[in-house]
Amino acid sequence: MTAGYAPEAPPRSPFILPARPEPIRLNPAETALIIVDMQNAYASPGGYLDIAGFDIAGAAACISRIATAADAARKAGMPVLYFQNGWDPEYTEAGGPGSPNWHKSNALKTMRKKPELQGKLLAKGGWDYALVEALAPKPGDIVVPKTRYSGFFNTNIDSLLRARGIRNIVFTGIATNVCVESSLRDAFHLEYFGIVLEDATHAAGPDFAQKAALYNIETFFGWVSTVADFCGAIGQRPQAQSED
Ligand SMILES: C/C(=C/NC(N)=O)C(=O)O
Repeated sequence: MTAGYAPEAPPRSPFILPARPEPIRLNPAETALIIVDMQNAYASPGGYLDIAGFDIAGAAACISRIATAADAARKAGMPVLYFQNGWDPEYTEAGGPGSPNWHKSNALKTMRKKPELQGKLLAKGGWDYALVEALAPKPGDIVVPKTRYSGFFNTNIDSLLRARGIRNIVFTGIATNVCVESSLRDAFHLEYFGIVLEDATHAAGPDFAQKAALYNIETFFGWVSTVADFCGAIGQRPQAQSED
């Protein structure tokens, strides 16, 4: 059996999350955890990022830390939502040459270079688009499909969160510097308090991309914390390893 986090009494009242640039007070009833784009495309060998030449070595550790944070959030009664990025298999939703997405998406560029991949990368219904098995949604979780980097653009996420009284969003997922940061920035402009769990994220690009994204977030848009601090703050203590 793997190590996990055992529930103590879920906090009914606000708790203090250790974070940079300063600790942040969160009410669990007003806090959701979002898992950004944990699809084979971004986190599995042979997926889009890997094929396009990005280093995904950190993705495996990221998957298990997200699982830990999500379990802790569920046990504390916080909604867990997933973003899932991609387009219809004909790529109509991706936009044509009239869309900057057509020019900047490395998935679309990779497929133009390697036509044998057409219909495979980030195409709805395919393996690349699917969420990684280890992070399969649990009953009550919500999956929000999206077609651009920000999960707040052209989706129903804002309504879903507002209907549940959510004011604070804990972000995890890949990639820190693209879809995580884009979503957290848009959330900021919609008056949500955004926190990223840095060890439950991974960047697309060199290490400086991860550092720059976290710098931007902690300096301008939100707060940066860790999975252990999140689990500790919401009253989940590490569970002892057992052999069964
Ligand atoms: C590079 C990239 C990142 N996506 C993300 N989920 O952050 C892409 O979608 O092309």
